[in-house]
Amino acid sequence: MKIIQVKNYEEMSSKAAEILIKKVQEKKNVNLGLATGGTPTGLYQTLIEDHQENGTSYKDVTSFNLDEYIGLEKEDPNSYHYYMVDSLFKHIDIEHTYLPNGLAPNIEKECKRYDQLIADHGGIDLQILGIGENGHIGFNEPGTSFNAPTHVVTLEESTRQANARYFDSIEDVPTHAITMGIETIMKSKEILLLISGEKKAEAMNKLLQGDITEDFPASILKKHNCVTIIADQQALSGVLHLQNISN
Ligand SMILES: O=P(O)(O)OC[C@H]1O[C@](O)(CO)[C@@H](O)[C@@H]1O
Repeated sequence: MKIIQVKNYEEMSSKAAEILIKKVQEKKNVNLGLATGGTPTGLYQTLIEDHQENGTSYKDVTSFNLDEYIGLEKEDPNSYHYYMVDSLFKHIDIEHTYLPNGLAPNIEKECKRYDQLIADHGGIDLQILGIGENGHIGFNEPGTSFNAPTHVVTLEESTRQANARYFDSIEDVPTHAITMGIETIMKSKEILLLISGEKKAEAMNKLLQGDITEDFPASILKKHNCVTIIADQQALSGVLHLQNISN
């Protein structure tokens, strides 16, 4: 894994935007994997500014999001559909965007459909990831099989607590979600993992120094041959001797 150390959240966001924009410019019809949560909002804001100032076009881009809550309407301000439209899609010229449908009548079928859709498009070229404090990627909670395709998850209490900040109350946070599986994520040709803030320092430490184990889902990324981590000083505050463990 290649690690790019940056000063803070702003630097992380602009470095990530630089990499993503280069990808969009280099490859026509590029397939991007996108994430939600607090981590990528600065990246999306930077993409919007670049689109307005430099005209980077997303007309030929197709995007696939990692996950979606089960039971929320697309128009619900807490759905990941809404988040993506509001934080990015409506501000740029992207036309082909996909997220799992958390209201599909047959959720199992929806999971299979989503993986097939990604495969039919030739797979994801660049997947953006954040990381949960417990090491989750997408909504793959600790204990998820590394071989899991897109599937339904029961959200951990700690994940619901962490995401409760977006809802009126913890009771409103859905208990289930659809997430791209670890297998789906690992099929991406390239992965860009963004890690910022002191709250993520322990996860960062475990990722770099710990074993590869299903108890810490992000640890599987060490087996991928093209992962770049952009981490800020606070996230790296618990990591010693970085140069010895960064490859
Ligand atoms: O970026 P945040 O808000 O810290 O969340 C971390 C991770 O948790 C999720 O929001 C899911 O809980 C992921 O989508 C995200 O990558």
